[in-house]
Amino acid sequence: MIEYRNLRVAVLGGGSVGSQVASLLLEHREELAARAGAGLELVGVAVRNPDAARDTDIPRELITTDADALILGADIVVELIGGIEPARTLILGALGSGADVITANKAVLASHGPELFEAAEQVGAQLYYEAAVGGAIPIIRPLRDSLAGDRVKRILGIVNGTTNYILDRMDTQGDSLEEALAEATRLGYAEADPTADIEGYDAAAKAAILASLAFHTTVPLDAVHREGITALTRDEVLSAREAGYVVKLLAVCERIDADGVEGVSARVHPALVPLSHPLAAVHGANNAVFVEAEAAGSLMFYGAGAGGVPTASAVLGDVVSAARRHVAGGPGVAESTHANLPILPISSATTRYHVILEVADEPGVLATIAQLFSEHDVSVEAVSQTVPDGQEGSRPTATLVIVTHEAAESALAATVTSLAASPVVSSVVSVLRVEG
Ligand SMILES: NC(=O)c1ccc[n+]([C@@H]2O[C@H](COP(=O)([O-])OP(=O)(O)OC[C@H]3O[C@@H](n4cnc5c(N)ncnc54)[C@H](O)[C@@H]3O)[C@@H](O)[C@H]2O)c1
Ligand SMILES: N[C@@H](CCO)C(=O)O
Ligand code: NA
Repeated sequence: MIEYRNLRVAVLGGGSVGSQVASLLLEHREELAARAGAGLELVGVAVRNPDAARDTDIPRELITTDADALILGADIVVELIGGIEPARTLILGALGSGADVITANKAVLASHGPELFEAAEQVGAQLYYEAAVGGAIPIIRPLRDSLAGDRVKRILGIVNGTTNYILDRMDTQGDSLEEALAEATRLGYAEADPTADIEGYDAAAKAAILASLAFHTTVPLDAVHREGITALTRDEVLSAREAGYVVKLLAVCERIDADGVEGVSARVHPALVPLSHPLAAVHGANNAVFVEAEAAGSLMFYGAGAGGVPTASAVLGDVVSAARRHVAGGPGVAESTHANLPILPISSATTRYHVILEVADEPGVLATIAQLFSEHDVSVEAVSQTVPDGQEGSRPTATLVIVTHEAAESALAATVTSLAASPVVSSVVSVLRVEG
């Protein structure tokens, strides 16, 4: 039997992900040791309430409420508490003591990443975070390592399982947002506060992490434009389908040229994706990250983006990587932010738009509306009109669906303002971006 050096692993948090990580570390102990080249000894699981019900059986003697004491003497610390504090302080404490840290916590990375990476670099430790974006899907390593020799142009990501699950149920089963959210929470996909999911904060944190990695630039969370899914109606989802699209909450990270200045833009919002695009086939709580790179072309990374067991897979991959690094010796690899491109506001982005208007059904209306688009330099690609049957009252209305060619956000925003003020427009029913 091979004698391995022993590495002490401390797990902080015993919830959906932490309980699975602890159990898998115990269950696959020998196999993991053979892969890592070192024994991985689970020295404890720090929890808030030792008597809380858990998804797996963790031996009682491993459970503690003293996270600080557990960190002391650990070689590898796995942070699965979530949120900013005490996660941030515990991660800094662990790095300060020379431990490698593994986290699934996108919130703390997106808001305090530079501070945490700097703390790791100071002591030659490494911070691993594969589980923080796309759950089980390998996406951090591919961006960091496999694509390190290429130039990423754009990333379109479905990076929040809860909202994808909700939109999919609204689209395919006619659920309301509330019904679908309750089910996503029961299945362990949603954050402790699901506002983070449905208002796009979780996806924005992941967008900041992806954009930073892809463009070798620190992209702060507050530079990510964010819109959630709470204002979306079932009618918008259905009308998108009729027009050949599906509605997805997308994280769009791109390298853009604004008046000769190369910069980075990151935004999260609902968008229409053509049914023929690979992202349209991402159902349930699955995630997918579609990467467009100069030499590699288009790549798609797809799989389980949430759930305790799949996420534990990504965490354990990082544990094995950290153990191998300990065995090999030498300092960790610092984050690459050498490009430090300027971060451009959403007004610099360009995309296509799908606009639904309720208008007066009278001669000349179409010409007036076409004129408003053209005045703002927004070119129309397609228009369709439906007139409801059996209208009563003096002023009949029609519904116009307009799809534009690529246009600047600022130009579209000005067009919408003019449309809303126009006497021939009864209401601007919906404005959604079209991506992919
Ligand atoms: N659940 C998923 O599908 C998923 C997927 C990817 C990433 N993540 C991330 O993984 C992390 C953990 O998520 P989760 O779903 O397991 O959350 P969870 O709420 O199920 O578990 C968090 C646990 O931390 C414990 N905790 C809170 N404060 C603590 C403290 N001071 N000391 C010790 N323990 C404390 C809580 O009691 C709870 O058991 C989060 O950062 C989350 O964003 C989760
Ligand atoms: N709440 C998150 C968990 C995975 O990060 C989601 O729904 O995707
Ligand atoms: Na991942």
